[in-house]
Amino acid sequence: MTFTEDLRRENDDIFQAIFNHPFVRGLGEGELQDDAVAHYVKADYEYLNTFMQLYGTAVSQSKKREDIAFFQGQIAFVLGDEIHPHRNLCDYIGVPYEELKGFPMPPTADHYRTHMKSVATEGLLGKTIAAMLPCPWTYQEIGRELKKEFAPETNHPFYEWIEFYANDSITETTDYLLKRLDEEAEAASLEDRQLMKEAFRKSCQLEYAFWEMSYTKEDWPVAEGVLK
Ligand SMILES: Cc1ncc(CO)c(N)n1
Repeated sequence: MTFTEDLRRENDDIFQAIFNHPFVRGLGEGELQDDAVAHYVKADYEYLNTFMQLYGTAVSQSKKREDIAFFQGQIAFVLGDEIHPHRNLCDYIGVPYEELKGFPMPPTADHYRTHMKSVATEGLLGKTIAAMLPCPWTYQEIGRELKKEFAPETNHPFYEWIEFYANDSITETTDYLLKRLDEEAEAASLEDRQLMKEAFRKSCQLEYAFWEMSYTKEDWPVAEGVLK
């Protein structure tokens, strides 16, 4: 069994919990509360900015051109393509995308950002990838699960969102990161492999928590204006 096959098996509890989360179910069923969707898009716009910064960090930790090319391509992918699922959600709630940008991250999103950045500062590409991987991997599986269960037609309110994450481009992202993490884990010390596992699981936990944050419209105790 490869390192990432192990990871997937050891974290299946969280993957299953994500598939069953009411926000994710709502995407499949085509019905979500508008303010929960707005909360998600506000936080996710900022989250994806952090994610692009992490690709930049990954470039700085890369020794091979193939990796550098991949990571810079992923920045372009987030900038140019991953706006489509957000636009789908904006259309659903009838709010222009522009109005949902620039808000402070709620506590869970902020925690997720800090976790990924702190792992990345350790300087080892394998750890950086381990912390980043749950992002594309869980969404790819969510997309596939929802497509299989709900078989959405083009008139489904979240058709574009589901298609985006069920389709090949996100699979290419995930597959490359899986391959590279397996290689880096193979070459790493036992201790670093353990730290990669911990970084990966915490990101999985925070993926679940991100859905929960959106569903419950989690905010700072004394509001900083996320909901305003
Ligand atoms: C929080 C989060 N995880 C994963 C993805 C998929 O890129 C996303 N857009 N947001």
